[in-house]
Amino acid sequence: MSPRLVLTGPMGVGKSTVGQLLADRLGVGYRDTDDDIVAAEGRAVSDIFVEDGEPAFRALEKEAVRQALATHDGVLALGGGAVLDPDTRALLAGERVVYLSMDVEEAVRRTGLGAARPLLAVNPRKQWRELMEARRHLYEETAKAVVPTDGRTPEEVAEAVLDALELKEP
Ligand SMILES: Nc1ncnc2c1ncn2[C@@H]1O[C@H](COP(=O)(O)OP(=O)(O)OP(=O)(O)O)[C@@H](O)[C@H]1O
Ligand SMILES: O=C(O)C1=C[C@@H](O)[C@@H](O)[C@H](O)C1
Ligand SMILES: [Mg+2]
Repeated sequence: MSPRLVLTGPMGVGKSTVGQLLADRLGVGYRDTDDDIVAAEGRAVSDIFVEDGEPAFRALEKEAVRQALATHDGVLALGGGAVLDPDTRALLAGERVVYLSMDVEEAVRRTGLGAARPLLAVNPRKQWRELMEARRHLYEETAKAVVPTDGRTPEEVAEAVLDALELKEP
């Protein structure tokens, strides 16, 4: 079993919003590895970061992604940092992965200053730029298609994803 498509990209780019729309349009289920981790742990992502540290979260995430790729046949959204893991990147090589991208101003608008996103809690513009410098090439190398989301509605982004992968609705 393999997902119909996999969405990657930074925090707040719209993976959950667009992923749900795509799942509805394709008539399949939607799954999100952050949600899988929260459900299994019974704690928020931010609590796992604070209580156990980022490496512990990354270990949970690696396993959650492996499981989801093996058991989910709908639309799958990955946590923003999932592509940091080399084994996860190797698994993604066989998947229809779409990287949803945006610029920094759009990122600040969409994520705000919320403590729910621990990696952006302090000085979000600077944090976001640094994260993207470290990760942009990983998003790009794992993706079959890159879909910019700036200035597009979630519906327009979903349409662009279907076009990029040449997926047809049922
Ligand atoms: N194309 C869009 N245009 C404007 N706002 C959007 C768009 N897509 C998503 N949003 C808004 O941006 C915010 C973040 O979206 P969403 O939660 O879907 O992102 P995400 O990539 O799943 O984030 P996370 O990595 O934290 O799970 C939400 O408030 C959502 O309504
Ligand atoms: O970009 C990241 O490293 C993260 C993104 C979110 O989806 C969560 O997985 C968590 O907040 C870490
Ligand atoms: Mg999400």
